[in-house]
Amino acid sequence: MTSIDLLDLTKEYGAVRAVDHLTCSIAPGRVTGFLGPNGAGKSTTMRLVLGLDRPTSGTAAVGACPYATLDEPLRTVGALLDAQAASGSRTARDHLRFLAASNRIPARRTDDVLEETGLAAVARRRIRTFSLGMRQRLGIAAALLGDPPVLMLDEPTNGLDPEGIVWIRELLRRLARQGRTVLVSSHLMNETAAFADHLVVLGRGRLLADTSLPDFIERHSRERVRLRTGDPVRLRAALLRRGHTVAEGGDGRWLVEGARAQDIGALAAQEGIAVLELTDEQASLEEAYFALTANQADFAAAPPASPTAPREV
Ligand SMILES: Nc1ncnc2c1ncn2[C@@H]1O[C@H](COP(=O)(O)OP(=O)(O)OP(=O)(O)O)[C@@H](O)[C@H]1O
Repeated sequence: MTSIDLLDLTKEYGAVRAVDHLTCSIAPGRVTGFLGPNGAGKSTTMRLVLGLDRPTSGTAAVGACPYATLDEPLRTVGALLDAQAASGSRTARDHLRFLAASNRIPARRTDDVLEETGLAAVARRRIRTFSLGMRQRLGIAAALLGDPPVLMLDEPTNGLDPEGIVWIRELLRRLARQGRTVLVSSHLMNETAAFADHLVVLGRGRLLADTSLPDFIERHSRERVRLRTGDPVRLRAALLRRGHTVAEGGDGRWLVEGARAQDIGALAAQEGIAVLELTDEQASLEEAYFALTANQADFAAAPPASPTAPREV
């Protein structure tokens, strides 16, 4: 089993500390979502793991070895950093064959990964004719070429159509089930919630969270109850009397912040008020992420007003 181990990893570019004393382990057998605002240090961390940049201090290792000491690196780590990097004048097949030959990977793997990534039909087309989504698939094909135990993918869903997004979600989960270490950066929270088991979150180069997805959501969100009642006037008055904050949740439903369904249910029963619907509402990964990273973005615009944001009543 091969993990990625970062120990006190630091990278400075002049006055900018892109990665700041980062210590964590990316474990095998699960998909780890790598999150953080723009400029948080995700790509730099991946580059340091791949030996494309040298750390200012600390270490990055794959299976206890620095990347630079790996004999056949593509057989240990498959990475997608920049899908635009492949040479446009080659065909997809030639590009992969060249990579295979230079890493002593059997040529037949080329056809396997072309098939796996849905590119078999366009394998003889020049890469410069490829759309962004096709280039992403080709980058993923290259990452899979050496059948590596570790995969690191920077924004792999970039440019993929809805079918491609479902495909990559299933691919990532399958790779993790096979016992591989899968690290995936993304800015798409719904997507990350759909494929990640675990999260590592950076803010200004520092580790903000290293925890399972359900744990992360629970830890960084408040309890909230969604309800619908046949007697809104009396229930609202009863809730306000007990100090609850009540907000409209749309569709005639209300949200009660900082409360649990069992307590609100008991209160309604005491007051003899009919409740038509009552649920503990799970926060989304996006809400939990914004709660954690609110002050961590160097380049943040004002957060957009959510169409579903509750309005106090
Ligand atoms: N080669 C470089 N020279 C100078 N500064 C750099 C270099 N590479 C990255 N940085 C700086 O390091 C910081 C971290 O950048 P990085 O690209 O790692 O962040 P990121 O989390 O991947 O961001 P994004 O989500 O926007 O891709 C940023 O402030 C960036 O400007």
